[in-house]
Amino acid sequence: METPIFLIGYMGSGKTTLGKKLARKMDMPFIDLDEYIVQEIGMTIPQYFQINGEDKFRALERQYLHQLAGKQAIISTGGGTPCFYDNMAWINRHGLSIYLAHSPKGLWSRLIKTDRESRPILAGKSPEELLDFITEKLAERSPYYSQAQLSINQLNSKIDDIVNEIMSHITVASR
Ligand SMILES: Nc1ncnc2c1ncn2[C@@H]1O[C@H](COP(=O)(O)OP(=O)(O)O)[C@@H](O)[C@H]1O
Ligand SMILES: O=C(O)C1=C[C@@H](OP(=O)(O)O)[C@@H](O)[C@H](O)C1
Ligand SMILES: [Mg+2]
Repeated sequence: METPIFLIGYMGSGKTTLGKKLARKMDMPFIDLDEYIVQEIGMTIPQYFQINGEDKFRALERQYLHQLAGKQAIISTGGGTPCFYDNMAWINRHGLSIYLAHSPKGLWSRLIKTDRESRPILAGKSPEELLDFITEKLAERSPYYSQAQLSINQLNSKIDDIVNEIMSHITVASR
């Protein structure tokens, strides 16, 4: 692929996990937008949210997204990246966008097992609050995610199966 491949989707949809595996299998560089921002600003995402708030984070996220133009890499975005500014249109102009779709319950069952403090938007919620929050926010964000050029419905697939499915689509798209 001559352009970046952007993985998009809600928190817990597997962008970081699948992105790393996909990049390894496709022998392409891997960039995680969140990790890139953390390296550049020298603090964690929760620290940045606490000091500067979400609006400033979104401006920063857009700025670093734009630095990825022209990179021939697998790029895992943050869950909110496509949903602010004109980021989704920008992503579609600059690369192939792939939406990792999953149900609210499926996302919840993954996120409940992770360290939620590392995702400031989810921090401090009870399990019940978390499911309601994911359901509501996913509905709000879906109009952005659904603009992706390719959607992968995950159902209960294993990580390796999803990676193979994405690869089969990418091969077709690049022909
Ligand atoms: N297909 C999958 N099946 C089971 N667990 C998964 C799958 N994809 C991701 N996970 C797990 O879900 C959690 C969130 O994954 P992550 O890649 O960080 O998501 P994102 O970057 O989209 O927020 C991690 O604990 C990861 O191991
Ligand atoms: O959905 C969001 O608004 C966010 C998702 C996070 O990335 P992941 O989707 O990789 O967790 C990270 O960018 C930040 O905590 C905000
Ligand atoms: Mg991630």
